[in-house]
Amino acid sequence: MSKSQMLFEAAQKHIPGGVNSPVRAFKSVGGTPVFFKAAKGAYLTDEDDKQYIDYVGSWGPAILGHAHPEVIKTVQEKAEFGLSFGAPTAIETTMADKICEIIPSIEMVRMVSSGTEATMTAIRLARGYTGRDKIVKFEGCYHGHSDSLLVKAGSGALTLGVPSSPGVPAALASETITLTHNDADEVRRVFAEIGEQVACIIVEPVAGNMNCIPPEEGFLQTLREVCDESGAVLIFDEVMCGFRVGLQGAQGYYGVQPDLTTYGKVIGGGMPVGAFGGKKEIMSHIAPLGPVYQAGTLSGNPIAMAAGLKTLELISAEDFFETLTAKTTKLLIGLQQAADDAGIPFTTNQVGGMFGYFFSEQKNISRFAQVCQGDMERFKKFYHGMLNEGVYLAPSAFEAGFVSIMHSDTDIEQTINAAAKVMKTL
Ligand SMILES: N[C@H](C=O)CCC(=O)O
Repeated sequence: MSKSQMLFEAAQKHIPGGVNSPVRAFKSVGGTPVFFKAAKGAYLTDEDDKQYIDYVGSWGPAILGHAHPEVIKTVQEKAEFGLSFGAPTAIETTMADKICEIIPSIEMVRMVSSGTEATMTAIRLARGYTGRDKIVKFEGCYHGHSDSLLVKAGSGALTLGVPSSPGVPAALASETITLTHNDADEVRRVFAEIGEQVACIIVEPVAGNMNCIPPEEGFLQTLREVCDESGAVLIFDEVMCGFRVGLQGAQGYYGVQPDLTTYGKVIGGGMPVGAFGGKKEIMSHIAPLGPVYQAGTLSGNPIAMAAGLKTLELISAEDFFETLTAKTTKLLIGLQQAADDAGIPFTTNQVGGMFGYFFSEQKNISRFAQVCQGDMERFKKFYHGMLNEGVYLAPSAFEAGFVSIMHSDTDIEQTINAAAKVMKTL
């Protein structure tokens, strides 16, 4: 029995399902989740001392690779001064200034402790600001696990087959209108009918919770237009793609400015962090400036701010995103070649350092329905084959993959060689 098997058995006694977040449980790929004890650069080491090339990167934050020496040093130094104050600290202002300097659409920003908190509060703020209750989201997009947003959601909810969770009051769910992602015509039709009742549209501008799905040409622009016409607030959930597909995230990449943006992952440098920010006119409605309430004991935690600021500094280096994008492209060209050589129907998506792969006859996958049509049995076999070869990928066909700046050419070539071997067994 491996140590992971023993640890998983032990974990199930007091932790529901043995995990503290469902997508970790390997439910859709089967088998035992790997328990890790260390991470450095592009690698993970499991409890049995096996090393893996990692393309999960803690679900995105590890853009600099794991345990980057400068981030670790900053965290250690900051920790000497105390872990939490529950009172204002200078570094929170430094972080707010930094975000506003990098992201033109953000005039004010509030730090929280997770992406879920950020999106949940952005929704409340949009409702408070507009005085409207209905919200629009898209099937397959995941915006954390707050009640209003767990309706036809992606990520672990979809992986486990419960995209609309029990426990969400029907009355609340009925205020969430779920539309087809990337269908601009449907958005226009719905807004022509009820646009004036809608508080906000929330969208992952690059959807990373139903694999990796970029916006179709004009989709984000349509969202901007219908929000301008109806007075609804446009929220970009950039928890995953923010500071990942480019320094200015998806809004910089596609040139569409939202009213509010939510963040997490990269801005915490691996620590638990979230943020929401945007137009001053809207953000002024947040307490204590305005009446819309939001709070958090650990919000703006100094250690998390230090890790995040150091990460933002390092990813702001010239050519950082060009290099990250080139590494990701090299990986995907290699995977495609490996599949083609083995005669396996396969295609990939990429936006900057974020990627997806599909066992599918179709190309240019841009719709949720197409993702669901992928060959899930092949995905599972490929997943376990790669795991066996020492490559750690997301254990779900509904999650994006992430490359870090520490993935070397050798790591990527090793990954492609592993894929070539595994593809032949499918
Ligand atoms: N897609 C999720 C996060 O972005 C996966 C991580 C989790 O739910 O534990």
